[in-house]
Amino acid sequence: MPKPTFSWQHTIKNKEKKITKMILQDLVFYAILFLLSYFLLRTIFHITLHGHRVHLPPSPLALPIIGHLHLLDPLMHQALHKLSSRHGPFMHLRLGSVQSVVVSNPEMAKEFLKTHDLTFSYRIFNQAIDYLTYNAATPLAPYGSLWIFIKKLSISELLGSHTLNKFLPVRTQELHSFLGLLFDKSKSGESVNVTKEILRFTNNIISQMILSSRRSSTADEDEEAIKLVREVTAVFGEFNISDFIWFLRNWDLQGFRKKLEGIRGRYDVLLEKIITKRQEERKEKNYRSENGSAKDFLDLLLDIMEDKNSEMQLSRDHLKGLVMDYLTAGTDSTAVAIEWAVAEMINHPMELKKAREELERVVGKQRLVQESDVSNLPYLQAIIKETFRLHPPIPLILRSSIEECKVKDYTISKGTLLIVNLWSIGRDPETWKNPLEFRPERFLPASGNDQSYWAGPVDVRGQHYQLLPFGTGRRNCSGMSSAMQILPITLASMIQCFDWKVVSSRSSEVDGDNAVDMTEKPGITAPLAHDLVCVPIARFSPRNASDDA
Ligand code: HEM
Repeated sequence: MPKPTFSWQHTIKNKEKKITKMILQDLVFYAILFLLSYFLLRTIFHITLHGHRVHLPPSPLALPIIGHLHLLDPLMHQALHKLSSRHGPFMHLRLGSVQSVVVSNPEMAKEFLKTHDLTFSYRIFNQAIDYLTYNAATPLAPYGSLWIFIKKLSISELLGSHTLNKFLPVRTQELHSFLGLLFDKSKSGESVNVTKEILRFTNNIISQMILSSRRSSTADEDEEAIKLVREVTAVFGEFNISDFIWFLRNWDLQGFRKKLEGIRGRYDVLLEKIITKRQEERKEKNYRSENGSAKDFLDLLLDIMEDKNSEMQLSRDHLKGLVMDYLTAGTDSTAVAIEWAVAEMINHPMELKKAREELERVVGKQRLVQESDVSNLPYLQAIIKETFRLHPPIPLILRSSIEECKVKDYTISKGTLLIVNLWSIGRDPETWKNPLEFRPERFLPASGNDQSYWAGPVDVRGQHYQLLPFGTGRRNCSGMSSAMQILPITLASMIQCFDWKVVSSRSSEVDGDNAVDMTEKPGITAPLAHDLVCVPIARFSPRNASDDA
């Protein structure tokens, strides 16, 4: 017998159907309204305040509010590289509320960084840079009188050729103690965290240049200092939604602000200790005569801070920002470059062999390579250029425009974020033959045309837009000469003195081949994702040629 159906059940079901239909209709209506307003707003966005239509470079389809943010990932340079291979070497992206242009070939890099150098002479300001550099009281300050003062001071007193020559004995001594440590480990067959030791080495050099001493008095402080350098460069490159969506500016949805407070708090303890100690020493009567007559960079900064008639008034925050910035910049990028070069050497035994043959020809087998040998080692220099091409330690140059300008008939508005993707330029198939292969030969004059599409020598100092590891123009890297004194000699002596047995590399298949896993870690610098841990195998004693290597 069929079950009886109740008419009230039927009525309710019908009503439910009607309501669902109405809701669906509403949803469709609002979706259409939303899309229409979105496209309308998009069109309005393209019109400037002056009323003319703004012609923007090519761009992927943007989403409402977030624009193109969803297309990025933590390894920003790689995500942008993928996008530019689809949309071209000059691309417009809307990152939330921030208008940006992304440049990924030498021609466009030259257009922005040379032709429009002054227009793009501002740095970006995000919460991390602002907060960690004590409100940009550093070389990262906006282009203006403070920045000019700091740049001049740093070139005349810290990073110029006169000061760098003065610090040759310091560099040599630090290099010998770094190599000595590796040599001791090789004798006992122990592994070394090469990444950490390189960081300690570069940090010791820059600390001595700024503070006349290795920074830390205890091993724990030393460890903390190295950790902080890496944390700062990592957080500088971290994505913070509040920097991009204007109405989230005062929110801390990701706990980012908290993280910054933690890092700055710890750095502040170190900086306060250094500055207070120096101020106390300066009060002691015989400080200068006991410490020799030369003032170091910290003394100069303190002199300026204490001088009420100084051309520029520096506060204690300026001092802390400056010391922090030079310690961080002077430690990390150089260490990252050395680490990549060593990793490439381990992964390319043929090139390693050629570098050794060159060293033996030029330096012989009796002595350790010296800074003065570097100019006679073209293959070593080619290895460094090839490392910079594939692994620029700072993969993205970030600037911001101070006024509207026209580039290739496109209108670039004031405040646009410029991203020059050095990582992508190094892989540009229009510029480099076999761009993904590690071939130092492409930089040797004899085979230049065979390996690249340009003729003539290429250097790294900002004149050749296909290779800009230090940037270019008025905001190029202040520490370029310092880095180029440390990097070649360190790599040369590591090649001369040791072979390397790779102990830890993340994936097991590369372990067996004694190869380094070349995955990158996100951040403003792009180091190896996993610390390079190796057992050094001595082939030449760094202490003395007659030592028991
Ligand atoms: C291999 C090592 C290094 C590399 C690859 C490197 C790379 C860079 C790059 C790409 C920039 C941005 C340039 C631009 O916008 O055009 C920069 C800026 C800067 N670098 Fe370096 N750097 C290195 C070492 C150093 C060292 C050793 C120091 C200091 C001791 C230093 C201090 C700075 C400073 C202060 C700036 C900011 C300049 C400004 O905004 O005016 N760098 N660096």
